[in-house]
Amino acid sequence: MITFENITKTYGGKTHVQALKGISLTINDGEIFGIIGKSGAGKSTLVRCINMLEKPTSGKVIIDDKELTAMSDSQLRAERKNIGMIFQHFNLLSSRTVFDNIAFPLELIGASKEVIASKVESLLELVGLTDRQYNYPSQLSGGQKQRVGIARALASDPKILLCDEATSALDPQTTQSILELLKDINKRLGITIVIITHEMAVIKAICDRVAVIEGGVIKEQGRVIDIFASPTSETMKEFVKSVVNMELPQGIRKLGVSDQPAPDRDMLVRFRFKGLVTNEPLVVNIARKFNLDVSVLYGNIDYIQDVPFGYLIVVIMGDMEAQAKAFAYIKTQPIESEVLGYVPRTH
Ligand SMILES: Nc1ncnc2c1ncn2[C@@H]1O[C@H](COP(=O)(O)OP(=O)(O)OP(=O)(O)O)[C@@H](O)[C@H]1O
Repeated sequence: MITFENITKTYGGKTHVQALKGISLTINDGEIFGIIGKSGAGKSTLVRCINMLEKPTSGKVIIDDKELTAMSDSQLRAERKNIGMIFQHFNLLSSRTVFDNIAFPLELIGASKEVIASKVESLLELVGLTDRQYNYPSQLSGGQKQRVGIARALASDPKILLCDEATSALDPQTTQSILELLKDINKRLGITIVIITHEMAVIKAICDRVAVIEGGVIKEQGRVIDIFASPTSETMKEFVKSVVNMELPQGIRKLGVSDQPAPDRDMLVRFRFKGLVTNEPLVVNIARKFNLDVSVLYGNIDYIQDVPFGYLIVVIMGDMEAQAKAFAYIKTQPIESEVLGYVPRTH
């Protein structure tokens, strides 16, 4: 478990920048935790405080009951073997082959040739680069370079893998394949993965939990599925909007939506669901129970990893009082719902 206790980081020099302003956070063993934020929010500083590439100005970083912020340099060097890191621009050694890049951290700890050969071979297999082991980084695509970065980071059998914008330099398809590889590694090796990104699509694809950071402060955190269903902070709402559109479609807005019921208006209701989709019988029930017509106007279903997630906008047509009763009934059902307004009756 990684615990941040009230971490602050102020960069000195002429320009005094307080990059982190009291961060408290817990990252559980074996989870994929995402930290999202805009440029300058403090993401890189935060992730670098995990392996002490940046030393916090105050507060504690604790990993598995060991306080890294209280360690000597030599203790830290030993502890860093448990923490691998990959970078946006890969940081490979251009004069070394793929094999030798992956072998590098093992050479540094004085591993024997035999140990290096067998370890590198299995890592090459894990990242799917066995046939590229004699190539140099300049002969590889961006995705292949990042696979080398991942293999190198895993060479010392770390318990934690830090990913600092690891897919930001890659095209969407390559990004997807690298994210799948990270997920596979997380499952197979049980490694805790911490991902820094400015892209909500990355969070949506593989993270279990997410925290959003702005101006050096965590604005909101939680399970990805919950955050997508109902973000509370403005920052998170904006990020969610970038990948899931919950806005009322223009075609519906054009109908002339009023916030007041009227005898000649029908009720617009939005159902939100996460997990099992239960709206089908509900729609039929409302129509039967209250003698109303219910018509689906718009739906949007997405998947957050394997969990269906989305919304459905229906118009409930008929007697005004029956509409109100129907909505009172809907509210007793295990699905999130809201009245969006009332539109003029067209029939
Ligand atoms: N070495 C440094 N010296 C002085 N200020 C720094 C240093 N590193 C970062 N900062 C400042 O700290 C703040 C947070 O920077 P940080 O790199 O952590 O943000 P970020 O969210 O990772 O941004 P980006 O996505 O652009 O990398 C910024 O205002 C930045 O200018």
